Amino acid sequence: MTGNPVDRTVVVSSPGKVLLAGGYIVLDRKHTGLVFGLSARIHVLAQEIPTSSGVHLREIVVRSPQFLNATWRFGYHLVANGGGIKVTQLQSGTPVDSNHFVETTLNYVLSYISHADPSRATRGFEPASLLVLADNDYYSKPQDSTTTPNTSNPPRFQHFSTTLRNAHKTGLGSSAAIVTSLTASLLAHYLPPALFDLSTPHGRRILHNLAQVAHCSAQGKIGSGFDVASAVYGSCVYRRFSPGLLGALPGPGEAGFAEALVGLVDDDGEKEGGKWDYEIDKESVGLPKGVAIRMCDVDCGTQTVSMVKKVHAWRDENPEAAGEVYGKLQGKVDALAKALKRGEVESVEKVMGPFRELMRGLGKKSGAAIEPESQEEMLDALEKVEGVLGSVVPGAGGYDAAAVVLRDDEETEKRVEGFLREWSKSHGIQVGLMNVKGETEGARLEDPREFKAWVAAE
Ligand SMILES: Nc1ncnc2c1ncn2[C@@H]1O[C@H](COP(=O)(O)OP(=O)(O)OP(=O)(O)O)[C@@H](O)[C@H]1O
Ligand SMILES: C[C@@](O)(CCOP(=O)(O)O)CC(=O)O
Repeated sequence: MTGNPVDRTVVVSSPGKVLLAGGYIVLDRKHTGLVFGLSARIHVLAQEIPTSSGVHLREIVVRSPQFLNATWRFGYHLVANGGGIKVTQLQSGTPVDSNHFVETTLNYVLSYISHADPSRATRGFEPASLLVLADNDYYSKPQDSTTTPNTSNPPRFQHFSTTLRNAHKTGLGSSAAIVTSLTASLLAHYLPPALFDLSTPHGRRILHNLAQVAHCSAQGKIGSGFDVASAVYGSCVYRRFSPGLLGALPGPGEAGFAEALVGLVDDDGEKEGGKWDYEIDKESVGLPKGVAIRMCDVDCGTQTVSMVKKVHAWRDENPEAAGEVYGKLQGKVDALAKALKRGEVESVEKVMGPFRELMRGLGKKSGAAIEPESQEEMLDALEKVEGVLGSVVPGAGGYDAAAVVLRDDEETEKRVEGFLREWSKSHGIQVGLMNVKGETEGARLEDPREFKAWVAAE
């Protein structure tokens, strides 16, 4: 056969998330959470590494050029007894920090592909290069930077002059977005469209299930999964999957891993007897014209795990009181989704205030700093700015970026920016309005030509 080899270069991007309402309660399948996708995306470009004839390279290279020392090279091999594909980070020259999320995702996705596509047994995997490009809002800008997000034009993918380990994340869900984009780009790069097509409901389901499993494994805990769900599906009302689903899966490299993984990922929850029981309700979510969700970065970040432990300890000791609070919080999730979807601006205002109060109450009872005093003070003042409909410390709360629901016009934006400038000055902190906005779309294919400049910059 003659002709050019098929160019399998693909780019997939996935959105960040903001859990506007439903933090903590969404960990329980009885309840749901209202999550919005964000315009800040993580893009992953996958392409083959060209090799000269006769040269056999077995390498997958992942690069994150916005950070120092962020090129990870992996060798890979097929493990006996159906253990799937195991990757090993290769070190040469300056030692590189490992990237647990990337390494784990490669183990899961390559193992999935090796079993889902029987032709891989003989063909193996061609070497590939994966380029990660994150929109700037995922990390606070470098301290010594003279640029501010709103007064100048930083490059589309800024260099953060730090290692990933030392980067200040803003809490937009970088790990879920990178795991989802990496998973989708590997699936689209290595599998024929008949086995994976992101534009179909079947393709999105495979992506969701596989990214969810890989992300849980990399996190070392089973969260609600709302972040991966919104990275794949975009804004939705989310009900989690039963955590027990993942319990029976062998770990990467263990006997029977690849087959069990494919069995679980391909399982169709819609069919009778299907295992996956998560619910993605996109119908109940919308952002009316004229209303926007924006984020305010306070450059801190929060340890979600210890907060969840405190809330759960309180819930377990006070089941009745907790049941009541959780029930009231669910009422706010439903009311907020409805008010936003219908564009009932007054109702948005009416729901968000009491919702914050309930979350603060949960924090006080459990000893978790869900809405720390400094955040409370700032949000109370911010809500008085004309055009601001409501605000909330989203997700688990703490010091992650706060979410603001506001009228989507220039005057309101200017007033909010002015307020935050003054607040920063008078309180000796750095708080600013991020460029990121709530949006509804999930993971999507991008045009690789748009990313040429960054590929060429290698
Ligand atoms: N641009 C990137 N390139 C490569 N890996 C990344 C990138 N951004 C994030 N990661 C991976 O994700 C990890 C961060 O995950 P972590 O769960 O701590 O943050 P997060 O998902 O942003 O948290 P949050 O849910 O609070 O927003 C990093 O340690 C790294 O492994
Ligand atoms: C507390 C929790 O419900 C939300 C955490 O949200 P975030 O990571 O703070 O955005 C945990 C979870 O749902 O996994």
